[in-house]
Amino acid sequence: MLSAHQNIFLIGPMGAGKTTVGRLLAQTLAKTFLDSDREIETRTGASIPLIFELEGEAGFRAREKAMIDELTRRDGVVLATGGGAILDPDNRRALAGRGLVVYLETSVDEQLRRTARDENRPLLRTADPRGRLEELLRIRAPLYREIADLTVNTDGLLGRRVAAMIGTHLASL
Ligand SMILES: Nc1ncnc2c1ncn2[C@@H]1O[C@H](COP(=O)(O)OP(=O)(O)OP(=O)(O)O)[C@@H](O)[C@H]1O
Ligand SMILES: O=C(O)C1=C[C@@H](O)[C@@H](O)[C@H](O)C1
Ligand SMILES: [Mg+2]
Repeated sequence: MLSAHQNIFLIGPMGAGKTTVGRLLAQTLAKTFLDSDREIETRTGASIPLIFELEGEAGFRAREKAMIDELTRRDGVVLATGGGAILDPDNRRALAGRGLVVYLETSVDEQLRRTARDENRPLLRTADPRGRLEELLRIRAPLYREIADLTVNTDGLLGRRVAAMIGTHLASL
């Protein structure tokens, strides 16, 4: 049985549905929903693309690291992380040690479909988004797998269905 204090951390690539599924799952479990990307934007008053422009990816990663450390210390939350949060070993330790980690696995085809109309992801502002997503996944998939307690393939599934599948799994613990 899942305790009220248990944290759920969603990891996975851009377009995996961490934000979408996280919000639904938090409702189902009556937990607080947090999103590290959104929290960074709210506190800085700047969009992620603007942060990348002004401070580079390194600047964004430093902000993300401080945010992951802070948010994973909370209690009873569903936290949607940024797609690259798992790159940092301290972030991986914080996520693995302070909650149950759910990896939303998604094919590059599906990621492309889901992110096509969205300009908010600086790493996809390239002539070859497919190549970029493939390269990111090659580097990151082992890191997602390394800390995942549960992996859900989201291809062809509505966010609602993914949230329900995770809820069912958690109820069986
Ligand atoms: N299971 C799903 N089926 C269909 N569309 C989805 C699904 N999950 C998310 N989407 C859509 O895909 C887009 C991206 O989803 P979302 O923002 O939740 O991804 P994310 O994992 O949080 O990405 P990021 O790492 O960039 O924050 C949204 O427009 C959302 O409505
Ligand atoms: O995959 C990534 O590295 C990113 C994913 C988004 O969630 C944001 O954190 C940002 O656009 C970088
Ligand atoms: Mg998100």
